[in-house]
Amino acid sequence: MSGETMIEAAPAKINLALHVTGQRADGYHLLDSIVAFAGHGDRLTFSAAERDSFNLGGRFGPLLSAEAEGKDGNLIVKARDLLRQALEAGGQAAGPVAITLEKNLPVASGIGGGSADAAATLRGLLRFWGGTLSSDTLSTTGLKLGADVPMCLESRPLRARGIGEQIDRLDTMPRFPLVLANPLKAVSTPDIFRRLTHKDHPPIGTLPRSAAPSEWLAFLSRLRNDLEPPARALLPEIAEISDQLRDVGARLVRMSGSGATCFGIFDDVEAASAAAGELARRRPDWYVQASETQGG
Ligand SMILES: C[C@](O)(CO)[C@H](O)COP(=O)(O)OP(=O)(O)OC[C@H]1O[C@@H](n2ccc(N)nc2=O)[C@H](O)[C@@H]1O
Ligand SMILES: Nc1ncnc2c1ncn2[C@@H]1O[C@H](COP(=O)(O)OP(=O)(O)OP(=O)(O)O)[C@@H](O)[C@H]1O
Repeated sequence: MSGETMIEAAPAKINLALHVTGQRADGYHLLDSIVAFAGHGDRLTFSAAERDSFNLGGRFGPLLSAEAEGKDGNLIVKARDLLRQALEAGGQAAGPVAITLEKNLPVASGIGGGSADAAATLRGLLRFWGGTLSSDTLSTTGLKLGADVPMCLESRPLRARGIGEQIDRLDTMPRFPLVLANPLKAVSTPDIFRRLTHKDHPPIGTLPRSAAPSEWLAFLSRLRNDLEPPARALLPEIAEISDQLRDVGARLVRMSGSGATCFGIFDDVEAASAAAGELARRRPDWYVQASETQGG
C-alpha cells in the first residue's frame, strides 16, 4: 500500500446525442449515444488508513449523504468493495483506504455523477493499490455498478452502444465549449425509461470524418436525445432551461442522459463563460456551470 494521497477526477458525462434503438429481454434499453466528458466534475481523494472510511464534501455532498441513508449506499463504496474482491481473488493486496468525495455535480441529473464517481474509484484505487486488472475485467466490474460506468472509465469522447457498454473511441471529436444547466430537481433514470413510448428509433448514422467543429456541430444537430420527450413531460423546467440556453447564445441545446441537465454548445470558452454568468444572474436557483468537453 502506498503511503501517499492520490486524487482522481470524476468528469461529468455528457450525452451529446442519445438514440434508443431497442429493448433487451431483461428490460434494459439498447442505445446509440455520442458521449463526451466535461473538464468539470467530482473529485475523489484516496489516502492510506488503518481502516476503510468514506467521507463526503462539496456543494452537493450534504444532499447525497442525506439521500443515500437507508438506501443502497454510495456507489463509491460498492466500487471499492468490488475492486478489492477482484484483486484479492487474484492474490493482489487491497488494504484499507480513506476515500473522500468532493461532490460538485448535482445528484440524479443525467450527467452520470454516481457512475463517474464509481469509475473514478475503480481507476483511482487500481493506481492507489498498484493493482493490475485487464481492461475487460475492469469494464465488466464497472458494468455491475451501472450501465454508464464502462463509458465513465474511458472519460474521453466515444460512441456507446448495447446498453452503454459497447464502446468505440471518437478520437477526432473536437473540444466543445459548453454550459450545463439544471433546475436542481432530481430525475430518476428508471422512471424516464419507463415513460418511453417509442423504443425503436434508427441508430446514429455516419460519423464526421474530420475534426472540424462545424462538421461535428452539423452532425450533432441532426441527432436527438430520445429520453428528452418523456423527461420534458415530467419536468416543465427542461423546456425553460433549453429556451434560456438558446437565449444566451448557445448554438446547440439538448438534454443529457435521462435529465434534467441540459447543455448548450458555444463558439468559444469566453462566450460559454459569459453566457453562464448571465444565466446564473437570471436564475440563481439553478445549477449553472461553464465547461469544455475533453478532446480525443
Ligand atoms: C441514460 C444513461 O445515462 C445514458 O448514458 C444511461 O443509460 C443510464 O445509466 P445508469 O444511470 O448507469 O443506469 P443503471 O444504474 O445501470 O440503470 C438504472 C435503470 O435505468 C434503466 N436502464 C438503464 C440503462 C439502459 N441502457 N437501459 C435501461 O433501461 C433500467 O431500468 C435500470 O434499472
Ligand atoms: N456517488 C454518487 N453520486 C451520485 N449519486 C449516487 C452516488 N452513489 C449513489 N448514488 C445514487 O444514484 C442515484 C443516481 O444518481 P446519479 O447522479 O448517478 O444520476 P444521473 O446523473 O442521472 O446518472 P446517469 O446520467 O448515469 O443516469 C442517486 O439518486 C443516488 O441515490
